[in-house]
Amino acid sequence: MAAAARPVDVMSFPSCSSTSLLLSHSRSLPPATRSSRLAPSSPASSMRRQLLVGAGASAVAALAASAPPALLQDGAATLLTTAGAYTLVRAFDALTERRLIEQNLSRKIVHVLSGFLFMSSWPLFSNSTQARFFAAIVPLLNCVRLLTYGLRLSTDEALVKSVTREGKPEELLRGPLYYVIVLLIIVLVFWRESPIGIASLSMMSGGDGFADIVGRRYGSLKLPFNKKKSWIGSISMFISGFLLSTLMLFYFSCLGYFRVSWDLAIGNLAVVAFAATVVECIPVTDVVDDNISVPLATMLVAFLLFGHSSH
Ligand SMILES: Nc1ccn([C@@H]2O[C@H](COP(=O)(O)OP(=O)(O)OP(=O)(O)O)[C@@H](O)[C@H]2O)c(=O)n1
Ligand SMILES: C/C(=C\CO)CCC[C@H](C)CCC[C@H](C)CCCC(C)C
Repeated sequence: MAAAARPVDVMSFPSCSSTSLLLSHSRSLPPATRSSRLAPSSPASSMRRQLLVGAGASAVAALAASAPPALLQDGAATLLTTAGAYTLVRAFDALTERRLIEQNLSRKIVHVLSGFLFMSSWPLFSNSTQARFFAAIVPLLNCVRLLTYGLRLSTDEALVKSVTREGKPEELLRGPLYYVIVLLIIVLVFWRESPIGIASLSMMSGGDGFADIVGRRYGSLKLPFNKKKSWIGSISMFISGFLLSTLMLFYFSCLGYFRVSWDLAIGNLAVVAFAATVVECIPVTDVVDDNISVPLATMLVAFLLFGHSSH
């Protein structure tokens, strides 16, 4: 039986005092060191610049000293996770650009890693009530990003190349946008205290992602009722979705976010994974995108099985 459910602050960022210490350290650098990083200038303007830098650092230090640790922690976690999302897309753009990975595989690996890494980052956020809203900023920013480039209000070749099938910006407004909206909903509605959100995100990212990766390559034996899908793809979805759901449930229960009765949970997760796999392979996904139908089906079945009881 996992530890009693008590949120655990798994990571505390430097306290305000050490943050201000870091900032005050930069003020204590000898003027020559600081000014050598700037273009050569007259003594007067160099003095003005040093005063401005000092004043800015003091303002930041004062702000940091007054902000509660949880706010600092959530702000830092949001920045870190946002940077992680940007880096992930850029990395797969570079791989695709160099033809080290084909576009469809790049898209699906980003599909799998985005959900998994985002979920894994949740313990970086504090245990305060505002934490989930900070975490929600990350998918929200990516919603805005996908809308901006999908509507051609601006261009981002890297994003288009790493997350679309055919390299058309308007593709961003379908699968990727639905995916990120689902992430936003899961964070706001379920967060890290419920296996329902964890299972839904696992089935959408890990399950559906591997169904495509494996099915597209080895799926010669098609399903009798859906020639676009294969047995190996569906089996891969069930196995990968079940394993990722179990792994993430173990991860969050070990960190103390909820208790899990594993004798019940394993069976429940298997039923949830089976239901999501059935939904994914029936032709309904021609009408409703997998990134909507799979998490919705998972949420419904997981709610019926896990409900609000101890898990
Ligand atoms: N159960 C499954 C699921 C997918 N596939 C393979 O993976 C491809 C893409 O699967 P799908 O989930 O339909 O991907 P889409 O959602 O259409 O693609 P995307 O997510 O990129 O929009 C299918 O054509 C098929 O070759 C499979 O064989 N069996
Ligand atoms: C290709 C995708 C779906 C199509 O089936 C996934 C699109 C992913 C988005 C472009 C980026 C989403 C980033 C997440 C909101 C946060 C990830 C953070 C993590 C630390 C990398």
